[in-house]
Amino acid sequence: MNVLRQLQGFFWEKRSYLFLSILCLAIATGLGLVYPYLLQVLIDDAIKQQNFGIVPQLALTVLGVVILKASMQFLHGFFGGRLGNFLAYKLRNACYEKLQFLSFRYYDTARTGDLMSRLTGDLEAIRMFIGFGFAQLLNMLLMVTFGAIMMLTISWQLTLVTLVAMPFLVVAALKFESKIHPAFQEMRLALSSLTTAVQENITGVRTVKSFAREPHEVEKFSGRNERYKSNQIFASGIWARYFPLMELFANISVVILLVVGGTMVINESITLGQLVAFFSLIWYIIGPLWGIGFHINNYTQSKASGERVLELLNQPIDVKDRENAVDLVPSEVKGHVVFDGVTFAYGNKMAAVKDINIDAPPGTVIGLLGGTGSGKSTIIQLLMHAYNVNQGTIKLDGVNINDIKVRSLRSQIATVFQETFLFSSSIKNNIAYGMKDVSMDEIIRVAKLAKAHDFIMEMKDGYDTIVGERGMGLSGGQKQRIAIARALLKDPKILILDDATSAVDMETEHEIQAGFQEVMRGRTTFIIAHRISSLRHADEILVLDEGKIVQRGKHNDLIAVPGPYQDVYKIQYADLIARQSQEGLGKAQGQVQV
Ligand SMILES: Nc1ncnc2c1ncn2[C@@H]1O[C@H](COP(=O)(O)OP(=O)(O)OP(=O)(O)O)[C@@H](O)[C@H]1O
Repeated sequence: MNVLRQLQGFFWEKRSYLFLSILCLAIATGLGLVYPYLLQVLIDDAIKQQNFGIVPQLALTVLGVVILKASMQFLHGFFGGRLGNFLAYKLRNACYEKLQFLSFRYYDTARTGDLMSRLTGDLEAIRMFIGFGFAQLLNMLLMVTFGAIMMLTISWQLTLVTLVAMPFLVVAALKFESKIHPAFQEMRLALSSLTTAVQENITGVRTVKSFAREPHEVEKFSGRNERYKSNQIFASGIWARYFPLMELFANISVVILLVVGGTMVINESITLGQLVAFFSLIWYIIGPLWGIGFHINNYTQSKASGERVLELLNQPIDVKDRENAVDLVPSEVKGHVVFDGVTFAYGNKMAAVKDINIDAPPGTVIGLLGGTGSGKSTIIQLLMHAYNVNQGTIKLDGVNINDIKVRSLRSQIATVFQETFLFSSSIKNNIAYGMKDVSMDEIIRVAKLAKAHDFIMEMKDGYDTIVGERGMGLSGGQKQRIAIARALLKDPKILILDDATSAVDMETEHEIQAGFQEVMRGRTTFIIAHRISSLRHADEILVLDEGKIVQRGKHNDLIAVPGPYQDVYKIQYADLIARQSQEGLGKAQGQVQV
């Protein structure tokens, strides 16, 4: 019920729909009980008494009841539907909004498929339960109670006798539900693994084909398909066993009723009309009892769905604005970045970066070099305040970034990631992502700077070309150039190039960097690169190893001293060094210019 109470906040403003939906259903149920009574009147007062004059009146009453009942059922559906959809709409928006603000830490462990199913399947289950299931559960109780009361008013002896088989029916219905529920869950899991196989296969089609794994993929799918099929057969087996059983118990009640009730009619302790009314009432009760397991199950499933959705909504956000956090005034931001003794670990893993000290005055270029997992990206993530540091401080223009509003801080930073994400929209919109009122001239200017203009113009629709999901249809280098244009358009005070030119060829890298020289002017730039050629102009290069800065300095100084930088340099420039020494240029290795 706690779940319901928490969900209440999302539909309470439309609670009138809930009450009206329940009320209409209760009236429809109540009207249903009028039929048996009318039957009784027809038999006892009209047919037996040969009083056919009341038949038209009875027929009109039946017609009126039918119309009223249908209207009530329509209104129940109408209000329930409105309520459910309103709730689902609010929850969907709330979940999506939450997903936008959840911190990186959450996404480190979250699974896309799981989040998608919370926003779709779970939300649908909640919508159905709050919209209809809840009213129907209440209605079931009402039907059984009203029906039993009416039966008792006709004959308590007959009620007791015919209800003998009911507990068996209830037990069978509950048992059926307890069997079919896990079978359905198994089926859902099997279906989800089936769809995952399809999804992964389509997404990873290049990998599958390049490894010639098509037969393996077919086999994998067929195995999962087999599992789904067996689950379905198993579920239909349960269905086939329990439904006849439940019908048997229901019919036993009817048989008892006919024997005992028939005798009572012969003995004249009840009238024939009462027996017929009783007969239809029995079915009135059997229906809901039959579905008792379904309703209980529906409730537990929706409760579980509610818990999953609420768990997402109640997720704490570890990086959020402090109470007194300030907004940066863009025109006043200079871009002076200082890391002072920063140490950080992801969760309870070993520290990813240790005691990092950086002083990057406005407009300087800081290069980060280091092997895989040495902590380069972590430094950048911390600068963006994606995580809270464990020790030390990061300052922008002398203000601790923890005291700056996250959005305001990030609005001053533009990042070009190693992997570019493009939205399925036009190239123009992708470049202008996150920016308002950008002119076409501006977009073209930055595209030219990023050396993207020419290939964009070669496309059929130029800047209006729609790039597919994840930028399909563009090469890695082209995607990256669009990302560079996007970053340039933001006109940030801090520019981060996270291996930004890794996907372009040497020549293009050179061209882009020439463009960068201009755009980096006046901006504090952090460049993560594996190629020394990308870093040689940096004001300071930091060489990282296992989260620590092991060397720092300018390119020319670093190549002059033995150390990791010189090692990388020798590997990357082996050809040039060999050529130069062959040509007898006589320069010492450490002084070779690149
Ligand atoms: N989201 C994360 N959750 C947990 N651990 C992480 C996460 N991201 C990075 N790490 C760990 O932190 C350490 C530093 O990783 P980081 O990504 O900063 O390295 P990097 O130098 O950028 O590597 P690369 O050049 O391969 O991108 C590694 O040991 C890595 O396993």
